[in-house]
Amino acid sequence: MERVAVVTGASSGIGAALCRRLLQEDAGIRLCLACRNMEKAVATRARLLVTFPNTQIFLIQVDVGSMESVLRAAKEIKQRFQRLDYLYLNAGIMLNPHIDCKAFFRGLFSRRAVHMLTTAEGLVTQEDRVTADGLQEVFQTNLFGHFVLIQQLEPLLSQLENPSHLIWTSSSNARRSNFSLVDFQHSQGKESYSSSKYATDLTSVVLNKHFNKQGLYSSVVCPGVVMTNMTYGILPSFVWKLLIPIMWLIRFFTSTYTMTPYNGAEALVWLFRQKLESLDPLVKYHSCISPWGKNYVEPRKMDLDEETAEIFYQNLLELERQVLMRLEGQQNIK
Ligand SMILES: NC(=O)C1=CN([C@@H]2O[C@H](COP(=O)(O)OP(=O)(O)OC[C@H]3O[C@@H](n4cnc5c(N)ncnc54)[C@H](OP(=O)(O)O)[C@@H]3O)[C@@H](O)[C@H]2O)C=CC1
Ligand SMILES: CC(C)=CCC[C@@H](C)[C@H]1CC[C@H]2C3=C(CC[C@]12C)[C@@]1(C)CCC(=O)C[C@@H]1CC3
Repeated sequence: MERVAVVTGASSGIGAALCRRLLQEDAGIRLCLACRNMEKAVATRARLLVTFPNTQIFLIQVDVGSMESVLRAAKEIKQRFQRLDYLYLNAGIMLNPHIDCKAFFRGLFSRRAVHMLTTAEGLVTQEDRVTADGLQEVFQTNLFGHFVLIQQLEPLLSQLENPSHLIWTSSSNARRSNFSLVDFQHSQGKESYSSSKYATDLTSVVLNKHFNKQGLYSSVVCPGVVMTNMTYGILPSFVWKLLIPIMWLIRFFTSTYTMTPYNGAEALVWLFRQKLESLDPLVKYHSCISPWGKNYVEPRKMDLDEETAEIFYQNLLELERQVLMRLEGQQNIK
């Protein structure tokens, strides 16, 4: 039977490279690119079709930062497919990033230099904003929109005879200290990206707890440090021109400077090949690369506890209920 895979944020970077690699793995796969910008989606599909002319590539328009769009996309996916084998929750943003130069130079000459250069801990701060749904944009895009999508697609995902795999693109920047159950949307802090990725890790753990028995499994991946639109947005282009050669050198000292979207997608593709029962719900699968350019995957235990994950899950369900009710109310007025 042909496998079905949906990839959010498939129009560029790691998502687009993942699509190409999934087609290399299994040319018979039914691939669905779930993208915000349809012009970019059409162009990405056209590029894939040049290499894989006989494949089925579907397009779905979705803005995971808009509740209405997520609900519409979920409806369309349910009309198009009877089941989903893989749902890659990859779309993500980092809004208005700033590098803290003082922290950078202090960190560079400390024992934590490698840690800083691989996780960006304390290095990148951001300014978030509120969406039309009244939520913090980074939280809604990176986590909550995807969470609602999963809930809406449950009939396609929770089929015991046909297990499904959720695969989240998390980050090495996910940090427990930047997440709080009291302010899980991170409206008060300056590291909304880190908080949203930690929230992703918690969500994956708790989804496994609740849904494994119904045939739904969830995993988290860290693609490493990859040069994409998101990373290029952190610094001006002339600074990147200076930094990129240094980063290729750093690759000899750390396995997580994967640099290209192809390499960054390694763990996402590796999970596509694995037996679901063999996976550990408490680890993050890291895309790594050897100094000689060989890709491999390293599982690393996550810094979280299942109790926090459960409380957070209940908060997400409550928020979903409230947002859906508000949306219904608005639609009745129209
Ligand atoms: N690059 C890196 O070093 C790392 C990246 N990641 C994660 O990898 C994932 C992919 O990012 P990356 O490839 O680097 O960056 P890109 O900016 O290249 O890709 C991000 C993708 O997400 C899409 N997207 C953004 N916002 C929305 C939205 N509201 N609705 C639907 N799609 C949206 C973008 O679409 P559009 O083209 O319309 O903007 C784009 O296709 C992200 O989750 C990111 O956090 C994790 C660790 C490291
Ligand atoms: C000397 C040198 C190589 C400087 C680069 C400094 C920074 C621009 C990078 C150091 C750590 C990097 C990093 C990311 C972006 C670029 C750095 C801040 C991410 C935040 C990109 C998105 C993620 O999800 C995690 C990355 C962690 C590391």
